[in-house]
Amino acid sequence: MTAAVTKPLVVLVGAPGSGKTTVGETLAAGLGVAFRDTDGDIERMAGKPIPEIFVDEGEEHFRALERAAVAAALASHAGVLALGGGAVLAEENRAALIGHTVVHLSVELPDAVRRVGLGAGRPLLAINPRATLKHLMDQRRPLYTEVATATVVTDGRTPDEIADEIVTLLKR
Ligand SMILES: Nc1ncnc2c1ncn2[C@@H]1O[C@H](COP(=O)(O)OP(=O)(O)OP(=O)(O)O)[C@@H](O)[C@H]1O
Ligand SMILES: O=C(O)C1=C[C@@H](O)[C@@H](O)[C@H](O)C1
Ligand SMILES: [Mg+2]
Repeated sequence: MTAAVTKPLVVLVGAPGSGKTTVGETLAAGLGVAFRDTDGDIERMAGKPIPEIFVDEGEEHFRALERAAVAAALASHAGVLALGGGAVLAEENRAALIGHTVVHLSVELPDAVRRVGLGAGRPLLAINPRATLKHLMDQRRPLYTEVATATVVTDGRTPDEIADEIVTLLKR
């Protein structure tokens, strides 16, 4: 007998401000399933908020916690899973996403900048959020595309509209 495989119904990836957490919560509530966010898992694992992990231990340490959080969540969460904006940087995480339903929430710079504001709570955007976000998005766009099984445009749309489109995609 083979063991039952637990995997997320859908994994959300995208740039900071693409709405992974916001849309993920809306989508999970609509589907009546649990929502999980690897950023939240990392904070629980570390016992402190993400900006403090960056200050106290640095980004490398944060990325190691993130790889562990992604692997654990992919293996154990059956609902909607949001990954951190930089999770796709690790080859290990991109490989782990193969075989999963992965939706890339795409966002262009103007909406992303409006949504993240001055970057509060996002250590990588603490200085010059607009330029930093542009650089991150240019670097990561091919990686989001690589792991995604579908892309949903979020610019100028509400979280409800985006969640509805994902529900439609999942029924296919
Ligand atoms: N479609 C949308 N329209 C307008 N505002 C949005 C939309 N999606 C998210 N927001 C707002 O943008 C901000 C960032 O959203 P959210 O935290 O969900 O992004 P994220 O992709 O999870 O970012 P991060 O990678 O930093 O975790 C929040 O204030 C949220 O309310
Ligand atoms: O874009 C990034 O690299 C990050 C995004 C957030 O979700 C957090 O995972 C953290 O602030 C790093
Ligand atoms: Mg988030």
